[in-house]
Amino acid sequence: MKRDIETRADIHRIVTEFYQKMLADERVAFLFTDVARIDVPEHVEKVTGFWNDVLFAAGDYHGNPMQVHWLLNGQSPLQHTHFDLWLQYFTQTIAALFEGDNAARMQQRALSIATMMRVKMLTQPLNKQDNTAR
Ligand code: HEM
Repeated sequence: MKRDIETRADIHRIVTEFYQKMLADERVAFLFTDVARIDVPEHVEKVTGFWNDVLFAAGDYHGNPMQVHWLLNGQSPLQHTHFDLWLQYFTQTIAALFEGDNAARMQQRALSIATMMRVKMLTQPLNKQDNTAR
């Protein structure tokens, strides 16, 4: 039986394997390598800190993910496929490695943040139109 997510090291393992999948898929990898030009180990640390904060209130992340993704979206518009792949790989990675309340919480938070982000990014032109119409 699988165990639950308990430590930062567990999260680090999930994030590492998740990025291996994302970076191996050219439909989404270019956003990291060509558009944002991330340093992979540094990025994995940052995202691990984010989830350590979400799951364990660790005070391990001080940033603004929504703003970071707005900037990214401005450079290269995010599409449904990108969100679908993100969720698919994230969900699969957690489920393959862990099981329990924290694993379930991580799945739920990933879905809710990704959904919120998707709605914001993909309805932006519509909102702009609405604003100019008023
Ligand atoms: C379409 C889906 C997504 C794509 C393509 C994507 C891509 C990226 C990229 C390229 C960066 C690096 C940006 C930079 O450093 O300039 C980034 C940062 C980050 N992403 Fe995402 N992302 C997606 C969804 C999400 C979701 C749903 C979450 C959280 C649940 C998330 C969490 C983060 C975090 C925490 C960072 C680091 C932010 C910081 O620098 O403080 N991402 N993402």
